[in-house]
Amino acid sequence: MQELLSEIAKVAEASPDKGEVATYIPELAGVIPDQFGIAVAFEDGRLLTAGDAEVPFSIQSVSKVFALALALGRVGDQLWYRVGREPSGLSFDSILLLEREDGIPRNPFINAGALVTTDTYLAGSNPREALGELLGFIRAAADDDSIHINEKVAQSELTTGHRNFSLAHYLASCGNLRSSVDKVLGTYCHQCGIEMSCRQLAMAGRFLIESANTPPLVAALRRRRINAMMMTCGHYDGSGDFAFRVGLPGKSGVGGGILVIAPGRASIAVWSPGLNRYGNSKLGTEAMEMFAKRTGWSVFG
Ligand SMILES: NC(=O)CC[C@H](N)C(=O)O
Repeated sequence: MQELLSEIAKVAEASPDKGEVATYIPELAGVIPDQFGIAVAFEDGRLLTAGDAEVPFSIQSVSKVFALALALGRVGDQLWYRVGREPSGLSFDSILLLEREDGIPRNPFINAGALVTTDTYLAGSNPREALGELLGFIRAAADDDSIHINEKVAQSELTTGHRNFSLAHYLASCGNLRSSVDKVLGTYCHQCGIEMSCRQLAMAGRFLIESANTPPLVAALRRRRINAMMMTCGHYDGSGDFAFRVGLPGKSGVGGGILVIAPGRASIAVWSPGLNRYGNSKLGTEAMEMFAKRTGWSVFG
């Protein structure tokens, strides 16, 4: 396995087309595209890495997995009255379906749905407390208290995130936000600004593997359902393509990170900042395709 990871890192480093770094969040525009890391946290506690696996990156939408777990912990199945469970077939920041579907976003992993999830775990508390709870969840999952929010990235998105503000205002107009738009956006942008390395992210994802050795942060049924959401909606309008190529549940972020779960086996984090046309890591997707092919790991047997 170590040899495979090193080989995957070598192939990624040699790739002539590394994709395009996200520029709509100014703080992310300066990230050097020529970076690649991968980490595998096995259910038995072993951890293997290759490439830039210790370099912290902005997890962005990968945070939506942890936010979903936290929101479900707060309100359980009540969440599904406010957000759906279907892929949208549209880009992560699309507003198109919100009007047609009365302000109920398609799923918790597109931005509109994630704003509802954030509003849910924010509930009556203040953003500082809510973010403290989210960070507490992630730190416990990763067994690492050094995981933190990059304030510069959060502010950078907050001052330029007109699209997300418009989504939040639309949700509010439909009565699907409890806290103010400013509070929800402030919390959401800080959530997306959480920074982790591949090693830390792979560790944090262990609660989604089925194993007696990993942190029991969610019950079995919830773990399965979060994995199902990752499989069907984790890569936006590229979710079908990722399922076809990799065959494992995954969640991407525009920082170039992807968290992938091999149920019963391992939690895998891969990172390379250049994105493909869906806004998912280009080399990260290719690396996971190679990983799945070579290991034979797939939820489809
Ligand atoms: N796909 C993503 O990672 C999007 C997250 C980003 N913070 C946004 O809302 O635009």
